[in-house]
Amino acid sequence: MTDDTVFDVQHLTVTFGKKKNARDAVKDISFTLKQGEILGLVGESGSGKTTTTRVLTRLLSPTSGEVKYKGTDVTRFNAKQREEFRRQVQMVFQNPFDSLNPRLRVGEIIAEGIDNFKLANNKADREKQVIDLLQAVGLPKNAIDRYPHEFSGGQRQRIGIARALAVQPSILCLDEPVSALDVSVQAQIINLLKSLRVKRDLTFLFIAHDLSVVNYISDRILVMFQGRIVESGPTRAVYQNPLHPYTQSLLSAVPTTKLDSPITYEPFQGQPLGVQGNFVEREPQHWVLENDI
Ligand SMILES: Nc1ncnc2c1ncn2[C@@H]1O[C@H](COP(=O)(O)OP(=O)(O)OP(=O)(O)O)[C@@H](O)[C@H]1O
Repeated sequence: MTDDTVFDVQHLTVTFGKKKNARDAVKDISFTLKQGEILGLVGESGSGKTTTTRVLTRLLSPTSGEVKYKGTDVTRFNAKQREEFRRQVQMVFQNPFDSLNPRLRVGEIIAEGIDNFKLANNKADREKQVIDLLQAVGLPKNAIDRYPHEFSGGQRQRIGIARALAVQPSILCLDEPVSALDVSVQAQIINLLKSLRVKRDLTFLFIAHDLSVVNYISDRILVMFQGRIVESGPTRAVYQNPLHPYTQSLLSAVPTTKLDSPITYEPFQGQPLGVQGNFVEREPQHWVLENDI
């Protein structure tokens, strides 16, 4: 592990259910997330993306394997490390309609984290921080006194992003952050995230079932299928030369238009043909089916 590794995941397995009903949602996956990178985690529904993220964010314990954050096992944090981790690693959720408290004004929603971590010196500083955050995500100052239902889906996702940024995190785990949005709005949010990453020196774990979104934003891609990582590598390599049949089938559902113009696509449905067997490492960054070598 090098110094710029923030997450180091080794042989992570997560099993739900007991005995006869036991089912591995995540099976023996290993990967790292480096400081400053955008790592795209892609796969169809049920492939284990959210479960992986829940372990990384300490919402779920591993059944076996290990997740280290900056060198320390996340299940062995002391109280101070837990608190600091809670601030540094923030989630942005898929559904901006469900994830914002409808009874709170936007200013209060954003300020919750500032209050929890005592990040404001006084009331005026707290308000200034909220206004700066609204501006950073492209919302007007007067949004502070309004309620979530007064905003569109894209604007609500901007509020969700501002709320995550309020605690000055270093890592955002974005779980399908644009999947619930109209395609015309997706590009705006992706572009906002890309610029925030640079301006605020952030690291992203970006989850999506859609390879076109991941292709547009990620430096590196992990492809998950049935709980395993079946392929990984730099975005361009995976996108231009997918080695695994599952990745190829995901790519066949990807639009050819760029995200800065309106996109339409047919999502991948069903099981890709020929995807079974053991997965083995072929190159440092690529896993393919054993019988494909
Ligand atoms: N708490 C749970 N109890 C039992 N099974 C679960 C639980 N959470 C997830 N699973 C199962 O684990 C598998 C992986 O689910 P997970 O949500 O991680 O996949 P995903 O790739 O994120 O899919 P989605 O995009 O639909 O969220 C699925 O079969 C799911 O039904």
